[in-house]
Amino acid sequence: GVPAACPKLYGVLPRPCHALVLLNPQSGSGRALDDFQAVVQPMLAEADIATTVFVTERPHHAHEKVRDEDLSQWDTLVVMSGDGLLFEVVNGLMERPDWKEAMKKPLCILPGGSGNALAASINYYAGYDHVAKKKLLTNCTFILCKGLYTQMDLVSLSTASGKRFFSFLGFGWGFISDVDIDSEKYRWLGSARFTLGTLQCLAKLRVYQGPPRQPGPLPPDSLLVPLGQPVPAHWTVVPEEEFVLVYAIYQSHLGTNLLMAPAARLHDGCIHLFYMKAGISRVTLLKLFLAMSRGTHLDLNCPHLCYVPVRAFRLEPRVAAGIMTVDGEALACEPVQGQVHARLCRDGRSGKEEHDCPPPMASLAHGEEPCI
Ligand SMILES: Nc1ncnc2c1ncn2[C@@H]1O[C@H](COP(=O)(O)OP(=O)(O)OP(=O)(O)O)[C@@H](O)[C@H]1O
Repeated sequence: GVPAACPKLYGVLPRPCHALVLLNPQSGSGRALDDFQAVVQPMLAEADIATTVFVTERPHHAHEKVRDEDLSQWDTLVVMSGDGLLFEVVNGLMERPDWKEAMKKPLCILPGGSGNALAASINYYAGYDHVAKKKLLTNCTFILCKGLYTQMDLVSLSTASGKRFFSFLGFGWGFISDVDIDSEKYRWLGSARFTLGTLQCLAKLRVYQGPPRQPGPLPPDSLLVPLGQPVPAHWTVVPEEEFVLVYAIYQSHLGTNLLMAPAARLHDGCIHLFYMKAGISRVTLLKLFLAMSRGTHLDLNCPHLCYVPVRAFRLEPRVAAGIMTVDGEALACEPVQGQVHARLCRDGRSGKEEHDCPPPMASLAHGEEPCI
């Protein structure tokens, strides 16, 4: 049942429940459909959750499906894939004229990809032990069976060329994004691809130049000015220097084995901004990444690694070099800014009450209506 201490934090799926499952058969090591049939379906059947499976045939297929779908027939949208397919689903829903209503539909992620950062984060928020692969899938399916769902922050990202994205996981530039994208060719390795990719990128460490960002507390609306204008005077500006990486993450995990922001929660109203200045040795960088598997990298007090929780940020690369990523998907390198659209802002609950409550016990999260 719903925890008595804070009943308003959770919604509950009806029973019987009808779920539309969007499944990418190519994600991760290509076993998503088999795993769904063998592991997920029997558990959902016992929980009285009926499923209709939509197998994606190409990129953008899920985006179009949820953009045009009559959502009233579904109690929840379940995404069985990596984070990339959920990114399509969130942005497809945001393209609908009725996006305010559409974004109230509970969303669920079941790990079928190679990164599975949101699934790993939800497993962590729920208080489960760190697990991967089939065990992570079983935990996330179990959370869906319980049927509790809660809200999630989204970050609105805009680029200098006029693109706009709604992001649930993170924005990155430099080292980590290189690993994410350069290692695509190793997707058959599953999550090991990130380990291999990290080692490869370490071998040819690149340095990026640019000035980023700012922190809060900031007013709940109009945090951003157009990218052509200077940031407001009260923003903190990190002077132009060379960066190895910039990563703005809003969930705890960057990958199944990367606990980058241990303090992050689904709706903490925060962007957890990390940046790493150039001059760091490869050995230290490797030590930081190894520590990140346990979430202890900040304890190393590395002077090159900076961490600031913020509500908005801007990144202005001096030259268009390197890969940028949004929720693991590649972007051309250009000036980008973003601000969090947090449930807490609208809800009026204090952060303290929020943290006094147990962490969400549901992988079902519906984003609040972002205040655009
Ligand atoms: N049938 C398909 N064939 C090829 N690509 C697809 C198909 N369906 C979806 N895609 C695309 O594949 C991309 C990656 O998918 P997804 O995120 O599910 O897997 P992944 O890359 O293994 O996982 P992760 O994001 O965790 O690394 C999605 O952005 C989507 O556009």
